Amino acid sequence: MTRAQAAKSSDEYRKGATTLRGSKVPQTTTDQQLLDRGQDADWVHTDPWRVMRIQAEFVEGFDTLAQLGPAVSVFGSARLKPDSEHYAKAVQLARLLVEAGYAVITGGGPGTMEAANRGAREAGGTSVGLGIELPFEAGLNEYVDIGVNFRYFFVRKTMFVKYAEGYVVLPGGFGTLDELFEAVTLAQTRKVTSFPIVLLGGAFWSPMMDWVRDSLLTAGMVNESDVERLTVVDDPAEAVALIVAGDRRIAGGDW
Ligand SMILES: C/C(=C\CNc1ncnc2c1ncn2[C@@H]1O[C@H](COP(=O)(O)O)[C@@H](O)[C@H]1O)CO
Repeated sequence: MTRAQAAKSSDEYRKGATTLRGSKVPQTTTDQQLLDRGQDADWVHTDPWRVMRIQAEFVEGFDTLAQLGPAVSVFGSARLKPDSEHYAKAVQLARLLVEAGYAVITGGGPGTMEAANRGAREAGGTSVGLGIELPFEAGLNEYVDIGVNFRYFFVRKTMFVKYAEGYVVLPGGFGTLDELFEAVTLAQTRKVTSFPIVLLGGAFWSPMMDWVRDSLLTAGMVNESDVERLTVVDDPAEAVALIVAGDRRIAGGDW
């Protein structure tokens, strides 16, 4: 078909601010393309599409948590059983946090997360679980009242920091250490306004703090002020008092 024939046979087509005529008139509309079933679905595994999913996760997280109010993120081992002393402390800690006016945010999983969500629920507070998609995932624990499930660890971690007034970290493994040291690094590099980070469980955390002082501080790899960001306590009430005091200091511009 010649250009002249095309111009004759096709109507003018407007695509936003653009006018197309003749052979430039598309044979399908954008809506038609959207509604057509694609030939293959490989594109769902491409990075540009992943970026959309990542964006969607941020939107879900921000939408769900924006009106949460004051909250504290609680971390600790996913493997603790209800008969563990740390489980009991996490329940008690969450109860006290609720009584002090905080919502409790956890990773939404088993162990310490379940304990903290349980304490928050039992105290009549807001119990939040930010779950993560894992191959061996058990789903959100039964004590979560507001739950969001994430595919991407880094999106989920943003929520823990953004919506918390402080962190309380109970004994745990690699996951817990990762969450702890990410928070300290964010504070150290001033990527986040400094907030209280309390380590609950002296017998577990003191040897790590000794190593931090004896190795990292002695070698000049961290400063005294970096080490001072971490406070070790044994009593959940003390942990809550430190969070409240830190909150007041931040509110007063003294941090
Ligand atoms: C391994 C087990 C369960 C895995 N389920 C988890 N669900 C949610 N969040 C988790 C899970 N495992 C780790 N996390 C995150 O890391 C921290 C605990 O890790 P640790 O290595 O056990 O210390 C925790 O704060 C979560 O945010 C048990 O069946």
